[in-house]
Amino acid sequence: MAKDASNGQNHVTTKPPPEPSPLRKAKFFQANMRILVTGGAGFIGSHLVDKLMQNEKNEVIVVDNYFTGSKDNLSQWIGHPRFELKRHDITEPLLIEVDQIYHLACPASPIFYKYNPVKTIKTNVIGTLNMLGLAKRVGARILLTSTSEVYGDPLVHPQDETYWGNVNPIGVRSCYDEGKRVAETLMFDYHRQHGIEIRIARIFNTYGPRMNIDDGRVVSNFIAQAIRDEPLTVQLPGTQTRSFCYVSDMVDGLIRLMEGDNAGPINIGNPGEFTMLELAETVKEMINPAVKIITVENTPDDPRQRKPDITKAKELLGWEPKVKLRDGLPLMEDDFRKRIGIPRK
Ligand SMILES: NC(=O)c1ccc[n+]([C@@H]2O[C@H](COP(=O)([O-])OP(=O)(O)OC[C@H]3O[C@@H](n4cnc5c(N)ncnc54)[C@H](O)[C@@H]3O)[C@@H](O)[C@H]2O)c1
Ligand SMILES: O=C(O)[C@H]1O[C@H](OP(=O)(O)OP(=O)(O)OC[C@H]2O[C@@H](n3ccc(=O)[nH]c3=O)[C@H](O)[C@@H]2O)[C@H](O)[C@@H](O)[C@@H]1O
Repeated sequence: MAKDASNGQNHVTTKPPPEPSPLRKAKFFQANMRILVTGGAGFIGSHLVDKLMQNEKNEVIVVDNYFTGSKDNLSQWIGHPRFELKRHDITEPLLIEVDQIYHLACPASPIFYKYNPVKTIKTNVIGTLNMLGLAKRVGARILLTSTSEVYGDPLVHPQDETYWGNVNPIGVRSCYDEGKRVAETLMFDYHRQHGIEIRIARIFNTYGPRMNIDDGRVVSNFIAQAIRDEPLTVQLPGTQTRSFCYVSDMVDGLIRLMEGDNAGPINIGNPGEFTMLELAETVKEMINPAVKIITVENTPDDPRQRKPDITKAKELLGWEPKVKLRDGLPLMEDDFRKRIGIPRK
């Protein structure tokens, strides 16, 4: 039975999971683990695919609608015999035979999830329902990439998994944060009602190579601005904080969660906390000391502070992040310089 890391209450069930097809247990059936990654053409998804493909026993299937992701992120795997890429929108049902589902599909940058909020809600609710229906039919284990945004503008600091959050249900971010909260609810309801094996990761701000250059998230904005000699745009007040996790640490945490026996939710993030002004100063110092830092208007409901309590991840997954911000930024800078076409001076 999966254990529950949420808040000491027992939300998990002893109901047995649905049986996979009889062939999966047959002695001479090919033994590969068939893994579906929704949103696998995106930033975190493509790094996860890279890691999963390193294991020769894995067959990886990506479905993506390319709203914020790109085939370029997966170009090294296209044509590989253990890899399949399918253009598919998860708000439509998907019929496929798999053993595990990493469910990442959802625009993650505030600019993109607010662009078509109704679609964002559909992706989180109908998309997650579709993936849970698939998990139920084929007896697959499913992992949802939820978010620290379920804590909203948190009144508890740092945030642990027992905190229920402080979320505006009718704001411009609600399509995403309430959407993910419903997705978590659906995961637990399918678990209790149908015995589905679930895993929920609450991801905190993650950065690294392959983020969209004009993604709009703060680390990608500052790095692109510093490379292009443009002012770094700190949104007011600049004292708001975030904690940034390098993508290889994130992928390691997600795989440990999937392979372990805890349903979660479990925070996965780097507890190193920075104000946005500190982040801008760090990027300026490391990438372009000549660049200006300016302040600009913020957007509504921007969380004022965010830092994960990762006690559960340490205890239950044996996981903690290894890459410090100052070590991760140059790796991302290299990738951005290549794609923007401006080499180091
Ligand atoms: N990066 C972060 O800091 C962060 C933090 C918390 C949670 N997350 C979660 O992790 C996941 C991946 O985030 P990311 O940063 O890689 O974002 P991303 O935007 O790079 O990737 C999301 C992928 O999902 C695809 N997608 C979106 N809607 C879809 C739909 N309806 N059908 C099929 N594909 C669809 C996009 O095209 C893209 O390839 C998301 O679920 C996000 O909510 C990310
Ligand atoms: O970790 C999470 O759970 C969430 O984090 C981010 O949301 P957010 O923290 O708002 O991300 P950014 O858009 O990168 O903003 C971070 C901070 O930087 C500030 N910012 C952003 C952009 C910019 O140019 N300048 C700037 O100061 C914002 O005001 C905000 O305070 C992600 O985009 C979500 O997908 C994710 O779920």
